[in-house]
Formats: sequence, structure tokens, C-alpha cells
Amino acid sequence: MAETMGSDKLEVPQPMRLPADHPPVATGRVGVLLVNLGTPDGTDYWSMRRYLKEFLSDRRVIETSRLIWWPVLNGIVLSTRPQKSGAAYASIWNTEKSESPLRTFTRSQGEKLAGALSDLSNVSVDWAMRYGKPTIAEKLDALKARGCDRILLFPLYPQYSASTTATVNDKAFEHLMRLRWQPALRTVPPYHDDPAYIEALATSIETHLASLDFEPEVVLASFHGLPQSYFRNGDPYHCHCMKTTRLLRERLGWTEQKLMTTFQSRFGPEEWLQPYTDKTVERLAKEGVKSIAILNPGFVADCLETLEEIAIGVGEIFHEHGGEHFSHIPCLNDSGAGMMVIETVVRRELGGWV
Ligand SMILES: C=CC1=C(C)c2cc3[nH]c(cc4nc(cc5[nH]c(cc1n2)c(C)c5CCC(=O)O)C(CCC(=O)O)=C4C)c(C)c3C=C
Ligand SMILES: [Fe+2]
Ligand SMILES: [Fe+2]
Repeated sequence: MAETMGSDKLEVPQPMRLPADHPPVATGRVGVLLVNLGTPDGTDYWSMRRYLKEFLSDRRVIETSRLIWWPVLNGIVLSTRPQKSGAAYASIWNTEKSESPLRTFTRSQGEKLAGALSDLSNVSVDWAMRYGKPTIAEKLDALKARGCDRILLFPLYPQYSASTTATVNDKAFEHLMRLRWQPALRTVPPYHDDPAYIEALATSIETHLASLDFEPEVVLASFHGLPQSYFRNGDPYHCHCMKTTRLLRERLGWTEQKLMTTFQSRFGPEEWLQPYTDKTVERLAKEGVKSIAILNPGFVADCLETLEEIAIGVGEIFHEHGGEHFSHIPCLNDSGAGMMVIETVVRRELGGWV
């Protein structure tokens, strides 16, 4: 029995006892949820169609008026793109695990991060995809069921864009709208200029170039593109990309001619951010540049856009126009350097929670 006021004994707090009919309550843990873009379940027409429909119905991705976009999406795009993109995915598919490389790398990043944070005994780590599976909603529920009443949501994009970072955050908060008892949710800010990220990129470039039997005359930092109208309307993505390259150039001590910024993966008829990667590579080859290397600093893991579009497709463009030596520098993926970046950002953003 608790001591009354005025007694000379100290009052000792007793652990809260729930009444027998009270539902079990799991609390006191902190969750970390890594989220990447997403990926189809297979390369067949229907898997591709389902994935592309979810992706390209997102208003953060396609800002065109629905009146115009719906007929285009449900007409031409979803009847032709699933086959075309399915064939592209098939060329890079992880057949051993029956999944895309992006899913393989994201899972591994989640597992390795859990290991790296093992000193924080009240932290649980998981991973999800914005489009396709596993969903953000199911993983938020799973973390909550494990007792996470605080969750750090990590959209895996170093450079912020409404079409990537914001849509991950939107989806998570949309799910929270359905919960009576919400966990506290923190979102990870962009880390395009974080010294740990720049250092990891620089080291990965140096290590990769040292393994080649040629010295590239030009290195391209190729980022995923964005329609120019998104940039004009205030998306900071372009500035973040330019800053990443500038810091990388300064760290490597290279000139603007040696390390250039380009933008890839155009989609649709609009003008996208320029210079375009494919056109730049074609121009360089025609101008007599014989050796180039390309890295993709905006992609936390290798995926369709790096492995198929750049390593295969842009490599072919270079050779077709007279280039001789081409190399794709892998993304940081689940390498030691890549995990160090993720861990550094996560530990910093968990400040005050662990
Ligand atoms: C208007 C369309 C698109 C915008 C805007 C866009 C922005 C954007 N995307 C990434 C990262 C990735 N995109 C990936 C695939 C992909 N992207 C689009 C279109 C837009 N992206 C499409 C239609 C596709 C699907 C594939 C295809 O049919 O070509 C991927 C790869 C996923 C994988 O499983 O491998 C990534 C990663 C960023 C960073 C970005 C804006 C900054
Ligand atoms: Fe994309
Ligand atoms: Fe692409």
C-alpha cells in the first residue's frame, strides 16, 4: 500500500497493473522504417500493369490535370508500357530471389541497419515500398504491434523531391489518419550535403576507378530527372542535385569538365531537367571522348534506372557513337560505406528518442 503524505517512508511507484479484462498494450519501443520507391512483383504484364497503375496514378508523380491524364494513363500508357518496362525489368531481375534488385537491396539495408543498431535495444528496424509490396501501412502496423510508439520514417532519397520524399510522407500520414492511437512519427530530412554521404560517394568513386584498366576522361553524376515545371513550381530537387555534385567535385579536387551533372529517365512529352544523360553521352562520344564512367548519386540502391537504363542502355549509346571504355559505378547499396551513411543519418535523427 502506498505511504500517506507526512509519513517518514518514501512513496515507491508501483508498476501499473492492468485490470484482467484490459487489452494488452505494447509500448516503449522506437521503430525505424526505411522506404524506397517500389517495384513490381513480377515482370509479367499484369504485375507490371498493377505497379505502373499505382505509381502513375500518384498526383505527386504526375501533376497533369486528371481530366487529361486519366484517359492517357488508362488508354495508351497501361496498354503499352507494361510490356516494354517488363522486358527491361526482366533483363536485370534477381532470378535467385524472384524479385527486383531494388527489393533485394532494400531488404538487405533493413537487415544490416538492424544489426548496426543492435546496441539500441529498444529500436526495431523494418523496410517498405511506396508502390507495391511490402506496403508502408502494413509495416507501420507491424512496428506498432511490436510496441513502437515512436517511428522514424526514412524516405531513401538523399535529394528531396515532392515526387519521391513527399509522397512517402503523405502515404505514412494517410495511414495514421485511420488509427485511433497514433505513434509519434518523425520524417528524415534530405541529406544531399551530409559529409558522411559525400565521403561515401567519393570513396566509392575512387575505389571503383582504381579497379578499372582505364582512366575515364569524364565522369557523369547522373540523377533521375523531373519535369521542368515541377522545378519552376518550387521543387528543390535540382538545387539538391547540383549541391551534391559540387561537394563531390570539391572533395575529389576535380574540375567541372571532369565531373558533370546530368539527368536521366525522361517520361512523357514535357521538357525535363537538363542536360539529359543519354544526349550528353552521345555528344561526348561524337566529340571524341573515348572513356567515361557514370555514377547515380541520387539512387540509394541499384535498380531498373541504373542497371538497365544506364549500365546497359547508355553504355550502348556511348559505344555506338565511337566511345571505347564505359563503366557504371554501382550505387552505395548495402556496402559498408552505404550502410555507414544510412546509420549516421538514422542515429542523428533518433536524437532525443533513444
Ligand atoms: C513523371 C514520371 C516520373 C517522375 C516524376 C519520377 C521521379 C523520380 N523517380 C525516382 C526514382 C525511381 N524511378 C523508378 C522507376 C520509374 N520512374 C518512373 C516515372 C517517374 N519518376 C517510371 C514510369 C518508372 C518505372 C519504370 C519504367 O516504366 O520506366 C525507379 C526504379 C524502380 C525499380 O523497381 O527498379 C526509381 C528508383 C526519383 C529519385 C525521382 C525524382 C527525383
Ligand atoms: Fe522514377
Ligand atoms: Fe527508366
